[in-house]
Amino acid sequence: MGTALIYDEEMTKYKLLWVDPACKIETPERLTVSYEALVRNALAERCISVPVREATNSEILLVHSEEYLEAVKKTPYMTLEDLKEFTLQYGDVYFHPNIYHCAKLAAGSALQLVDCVMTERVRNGMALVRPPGHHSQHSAANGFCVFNNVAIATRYAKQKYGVKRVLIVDWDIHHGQGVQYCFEDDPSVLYFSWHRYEHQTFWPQLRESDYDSVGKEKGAGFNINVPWNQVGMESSDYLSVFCHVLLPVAYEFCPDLVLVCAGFDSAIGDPEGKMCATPEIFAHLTHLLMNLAGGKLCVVLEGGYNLTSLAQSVCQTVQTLLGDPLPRLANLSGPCRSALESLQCVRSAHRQYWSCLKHAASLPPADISTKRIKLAEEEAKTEVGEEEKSTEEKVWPEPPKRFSPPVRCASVLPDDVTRPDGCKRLGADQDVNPLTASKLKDDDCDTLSRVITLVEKMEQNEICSGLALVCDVTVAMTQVVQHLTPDPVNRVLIVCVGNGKVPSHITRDGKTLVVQINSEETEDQNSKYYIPVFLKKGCSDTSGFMHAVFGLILPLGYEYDPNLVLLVRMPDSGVCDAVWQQLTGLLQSFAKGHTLVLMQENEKAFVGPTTSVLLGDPAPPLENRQAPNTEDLNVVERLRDRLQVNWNLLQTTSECTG
Ligand SMILES: CC(O)(O)NCCCCN
Ligand SMILES: [Zn+2]
Repeated sequence: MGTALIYDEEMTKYKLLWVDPACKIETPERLTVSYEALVRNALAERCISVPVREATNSEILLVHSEEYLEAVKKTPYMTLEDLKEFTLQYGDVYFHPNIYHCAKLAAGSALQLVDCVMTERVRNGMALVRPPGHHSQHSAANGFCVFNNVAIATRYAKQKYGVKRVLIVDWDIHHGQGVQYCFEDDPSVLYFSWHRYEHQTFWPQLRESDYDSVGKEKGAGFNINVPWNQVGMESSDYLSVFCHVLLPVAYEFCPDLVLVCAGFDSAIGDPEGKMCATPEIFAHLTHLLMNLAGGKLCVVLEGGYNLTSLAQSVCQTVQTLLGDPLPRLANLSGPCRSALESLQCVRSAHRQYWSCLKHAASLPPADISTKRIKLAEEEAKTEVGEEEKSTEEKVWPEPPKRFSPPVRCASVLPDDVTRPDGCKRLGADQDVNPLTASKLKDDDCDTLSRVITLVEKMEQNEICSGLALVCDVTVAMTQVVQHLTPDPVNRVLIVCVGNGKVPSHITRDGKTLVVQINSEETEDQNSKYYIPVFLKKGCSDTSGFMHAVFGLILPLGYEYDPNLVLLVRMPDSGVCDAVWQQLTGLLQSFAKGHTLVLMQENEKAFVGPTTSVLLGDPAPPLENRQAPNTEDLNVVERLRDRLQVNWNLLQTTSECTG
C-alpha cells in the first residue's frame, strides 16, 4: 500500500494584502517550495496523487459555529477595507478574497487524506495545505488559521468510519489551542502538543497551554501539553519527549488512527520557533508513529516559515512515509535542563492518568510554574516587541541522501523453509566470500558464512536488513560481532530477547552494546555495555516489555547510534508475535535500517511476520494493554536511575543533571 500526497496550487492563491509584521511570514511560497522540493527529490512521483476537494458546510460545522461560517462566507465579496476591518476581530491572522476558498480546500484535503487511509486505498499520506488550522476555534480565526483542518478531520473520521480512538500529535512549535478546546473533554481523542512557551511569554501566551492542562472531566489525561521554556531545543530534547512521554502513552491509548498537525516551525532556522532540531528529526518522529494504528497515519501541514528547513523537513517526512531507511542522527547530546524540567512536569501531571507513568517522579523542586508568573511580570515591564537579540542566521548541513539499498531484505534460511516473497534468499554459494567461509570453524559453518556474507552486504549497503535461522543464536551473534568489531567505525547494538547466556567478552571493547530483556536475574556484569532488563513475567508481559522498549532501548539506541542492529531471539523467549514485530519495526530507527534478525531454526513460524516488518509493513497494533505490573515498572525506573549517568537520553527528571 502506498503513500498519498495531496496538494493543489490553488491554495497558493491568497496572501497578505497589507502591512502586518505578525503575518508577513505566512506566504504562498511556503507551499510551492515544499511541493517543488518533493518533485525535485523524486518523492512526489512515488506518492499516490489524491485530488483536493472543498469541505462542505456540514463538515466545517463539525467544529465551527454557523455564525462564524456565515461571516467567513462573506469575505470573498469584501473590499480591502472591509477585509482589514473583518480581520481586526481576530488575532494574528489575515483575510483575503480567496482565503475562504483555500480554507475549504485545506480542510477538504485533510478529509480526502482520512478517506484514502480509512478505506485502505493508501497506508498513510501527507496533505500540503494552507491556510493552516490548529489555532482556529469554534467561532474564531487565529494564528493564520481559518478552519481547524485536523479537528474537522478527527470529527469526520469518528462520524464516517466509527473510529473509536484518535491520536493527534502536534509537533508544530505553537500550541494548537484550537484543537485542545475542541477535544479537552473527549477521552476518545488524545491530543499531544509541544510548543514554545517561555513561561507563558511566547504567543499565544495562554495559561492553558501549560503542562497542567491535562484535559477536563471525562477528558482528563487526554490532553498532553509539553511547554518549551527556552528556545534552542535540539533533536535530543524532542526524542526524549517521544520516548518518555508520547510513545508510552500513545501505545497505552492504542489509537485506531493517528493524525499529525505537522508544523515545521519546530525545525532549525525557523524565525518563530528559534529551535535547533535539524530536518532529519522529522524522519524519526514520523517513523516512531508508523507502527501505531496499523500504520494509519495522516500528516497535515500546519506552520513552517523558513523556506529551506521547511522544504527539507517536508521531504524527510514524506520519504519516511514511503518507507525509505532513516538517516542516522549524529551526536545526540541528551536533553537540556529546561527540557528535563518540562519532561518531569508533564510526566508528573499525567502520572494519575496513565499506568505507564505511574512511577514518574513528582514535580521538580522549583516548580517551574512559579517561574512563569515571575517571568510574565518581568516581560510585562520590558517594552513589548523588542527585537530578539540574536538574529544571526542559523546554518545547518543539508540532510544526507537517503537511498534504499537494492535489496530491502535478505534471508539465510534452511532449505526446507519457504522464503517470504519480497525477501531475497542469500544462499547461492557464489555469494559467499570464501575467505570468510574458511575463517569460520563450526558445524554450522555453512549457515554462519552466509550470515557473515549477509552482514558484509549490509555494510556495503547492497542489502538493508536481514534475517537468519541458525542452529545457535549465541554462536551466530558472537561470530557476527567478531567479524565486525575490528573495524573502528563499527558499533553494534544487540537486543537479546529472552533468557540465555550472552558471552561477556563481546561487550568488553565498547564496540558492542547489549540489552537483554529476560525473565531471570543474570549476574550483573555491571558493565556500561551490557544491560540486563529483568522482567518478572519476562517477555510475555506486553506492557512491561514495551515499557522497556520506550524507556530504555530506544533512548539507548539513539544515544549509542550503532551502524548495525542485531535483534536476537533467544530460545523459548516467550515473546508474542505482535510485540516482536513492534520491536523489529522500532529498531529500524537505527543504523539506517540495517537490522539483522537472528532466530533459532525451530522458530520458522516467525519468519513471515518478521520479514513483513523488515520489508516496511507496519507492525499490527497491540491489543489494548493492561497496566504494566509494578515490579517491571520499578525495574525500568531503577535501571534508568543507575544508567543515566552514562546515558543522558535515559534522564527524565531535572534533579539528576550535575
Ligand atoms: C500555524 C502556526 O502555528 O504556525 N501559526 C503560528 C501563528 C503565530 C502568530 N504569532
Ligand atoms: Zn506554528
